Amino acid sequence: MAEKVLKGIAASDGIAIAKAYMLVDPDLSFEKTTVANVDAEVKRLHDAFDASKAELQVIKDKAVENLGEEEAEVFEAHITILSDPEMLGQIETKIKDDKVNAEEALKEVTDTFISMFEAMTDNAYMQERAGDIRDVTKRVMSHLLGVTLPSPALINSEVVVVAHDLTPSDTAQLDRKYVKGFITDIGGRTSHSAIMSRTLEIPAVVGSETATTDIAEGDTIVLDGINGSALVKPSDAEKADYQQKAKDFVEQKAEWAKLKNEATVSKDGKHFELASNIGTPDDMQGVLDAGSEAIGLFRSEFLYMNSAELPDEDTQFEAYKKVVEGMQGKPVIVRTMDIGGDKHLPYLPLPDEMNPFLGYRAIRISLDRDDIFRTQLRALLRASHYGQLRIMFPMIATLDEFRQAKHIFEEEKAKLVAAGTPVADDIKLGIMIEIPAAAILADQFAKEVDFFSIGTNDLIQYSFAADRGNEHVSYLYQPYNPSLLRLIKHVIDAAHANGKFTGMCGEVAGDQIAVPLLMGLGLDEFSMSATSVLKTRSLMKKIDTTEMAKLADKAINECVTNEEVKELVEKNVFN
Ligand SMILES: C=C(OP(=O)(O)O)C(=O)O
Ligand SMILES: [Mg+2]
Repeated sequence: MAEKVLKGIAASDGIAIAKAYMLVDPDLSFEKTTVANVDAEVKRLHDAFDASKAELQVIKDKAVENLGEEEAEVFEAHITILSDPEMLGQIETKIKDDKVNAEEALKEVTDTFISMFEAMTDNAYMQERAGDIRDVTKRVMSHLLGVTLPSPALINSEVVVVAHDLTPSDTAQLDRKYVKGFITDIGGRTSHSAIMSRTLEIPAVVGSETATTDIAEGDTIVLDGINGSALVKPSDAEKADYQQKAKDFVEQKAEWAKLKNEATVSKDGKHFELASNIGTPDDMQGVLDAGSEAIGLFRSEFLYMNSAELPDEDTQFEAYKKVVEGMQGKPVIVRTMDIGGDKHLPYLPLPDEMNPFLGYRAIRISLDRDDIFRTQLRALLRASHYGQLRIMFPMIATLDEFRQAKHIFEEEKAKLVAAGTPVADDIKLGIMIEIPAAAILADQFAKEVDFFSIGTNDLIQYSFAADRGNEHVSYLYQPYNPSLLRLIKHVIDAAHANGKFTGMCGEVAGDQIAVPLLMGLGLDEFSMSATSVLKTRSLMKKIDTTEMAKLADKAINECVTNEEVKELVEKNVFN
């Protein structure tokens, strides 16, 4: 029997068996002491600086090799800080004048630098430097205290990463060659690191609550991303059992792969558009490998997040063009920047907010900072010439917001056309339905927009008032609850009554229990992680839409709970 079994939220399919790599900061606390031998203390400081620099150089080289020059830039910045004689000199002086230990002198001096830079609230560059100094201080402190700081870029054998939380940028730095899976204490199925794990095809369990306390460095872990559990130090029999399950999973995937070039048609001959979600042009290969019929959501904010500064028009144009061209005439829906909530840009400091998910986010930022918005729209307009581009706006709550966004779009389009720049004339403009106010008013929106795309990750969060990243309220992630199904039906019907189409790009679009119901409700387009496309095509081919329309009607009008709907589908579709 395994020493421990952890339960969490299944975030990304697949099974991983490997040693644990603790991506957890060690205890860096220390006592302030008076030192008698000042020279020895200064030497200790210099040694810690030298060791940190040497370590960063290794990390940087490795990061260049595995992740690319751009991802490695941050380590170069850290080396530069450590090479600055000003900071080192001040710490040295403090040791000599105050006769304090190197740890205390380091802390006092770097705290001063950090507060000074952080106070420059109108200078994003300096604010970012404050973060760098904090990171560098941690590293030097770890050397003074003789403890090891985790360096994920240095991982060079197969591991399961164990962390309290992973930010989207932490996740982006994981090297798929070695990171076979990850498990976190916090997070939900639709938090952005979970979404990224699916794109990267890394099995993941989130929201386990105790992974970082129950697992130790080097423990063997069996991670089951299909059911959301992890075995710590499994027995040989358990390991063998999971090796078999992993093999079955690979075989199942090979079976689905045969459907790559088939059309997505239900048993009774109805076609549905089966699309993929992407974060960057690098995700295109997965989209093509899965035989996706469209890109239903390009989360363009990842272009901004993977950049050290606001990406300029040409950089964005190249990225959009690559994706649009790569799809060879198939539709590509690019969502304009959705920053805020759990997604941040170091160079665009956002106000401190009590409720970031209810705050300054997405279209709200774009309409406020129309300089950023116009640059993005121009890049998109220019890319529209190379394929079938559609644009949608995130977090629309009111018609007025859509009208303002559309007006800015029309202005930029007119300018480009006047300048003789080729621009497609049939760009569809849609909105994400992720705020209940917009869902309820869908009949009015449908007269003005070209399409809807339902973002269930946020629509569920806002309908149930339950933070999508908070594992303590994850029971309120109720994708089959009749209240949500009624909202979805209302949106689809409103679109159809006005000759428009409705897609879905939230995680529910690839949920195997929800898919049959959504087919019954007449959803036109399903967009999901590329890794779910073939599995969903396989399911859709077995479904009769007339039967499903009746089942959806029953779910909406006769069932009252999430569980009842789930059982109804299991009994009628999967028995
Ligand atoms: C697709 C969605 O957008 P995101 O997950 O990026 O917020 C959603 O909210 O469902
Ligand atoms: Mg959303």
